Amino acid sequence: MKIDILTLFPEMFNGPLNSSILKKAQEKGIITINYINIRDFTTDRHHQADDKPYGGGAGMVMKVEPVINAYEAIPKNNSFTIMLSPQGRKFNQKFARELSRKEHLIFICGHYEGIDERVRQLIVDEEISIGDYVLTGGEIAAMVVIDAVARLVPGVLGDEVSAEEESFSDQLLEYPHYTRPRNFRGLEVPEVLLSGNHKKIDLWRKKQSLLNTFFRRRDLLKIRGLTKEEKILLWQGFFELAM
Ligand SMILES: c1cc(-c2cnc[nH]2)ccn1
Repeated sequence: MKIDILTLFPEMFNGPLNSSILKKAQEKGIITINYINIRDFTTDRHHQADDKPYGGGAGMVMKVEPVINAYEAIPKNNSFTIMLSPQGRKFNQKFARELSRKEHLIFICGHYEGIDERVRQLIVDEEISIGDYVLTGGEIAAMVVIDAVARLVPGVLGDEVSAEEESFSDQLLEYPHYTRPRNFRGLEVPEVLLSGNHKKIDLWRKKQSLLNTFFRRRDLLKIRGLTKEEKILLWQGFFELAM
């Protein structure tokens, strides 16, 4: 997967996208990430990337020309152009999976009060919101989307199963995880996880996921629904909690 990021602040991406899993994915050549500084495509001697809004009002608006010039300089092949904005389609795991199948993603990160509307009209395929709040710009939102999408690209995690097992796969929250020591300040690892009985362990994990989702995100259960077996498992979980 090729990712191009159009931004006025490329340095903001240094930490999150050049560490850990994403760093390894780039070293393996599974993902390439390019940072394009919009300011490099300004046309005036002051390198002006923003200007006062027509119609007056507070703040500045990102100019259309530098963004379009930067965009047109990017080699494209099956490209999909995303603008990060509070008005966008709400980002979730299902959307991340859809985007992880794209060959080439181009992210446009706005700043200031916003971006000239003609950017949207000319080059944006989809606007994405990561939540109902206003950030200082699109950069942090782009990092969230890139992190969630990149980890789903085959070969990035190296262990396809964990991408599937994570929260929101099968639309359930995760089960609790444990590792050594068996006892930490009196808190024991559940016996079933030490049993080596993988059928029992899988059943315990599914029950925990169902209970977790029921108590924390009942809305997800309402959307997803439950099979007869899952309902039985959930009721068993309630009963065990009540004991
Ligand atoms: C995506 C982008 C944004 C945002 C972009 N610029 C200011 N806020 C907020 C939420 N999700």
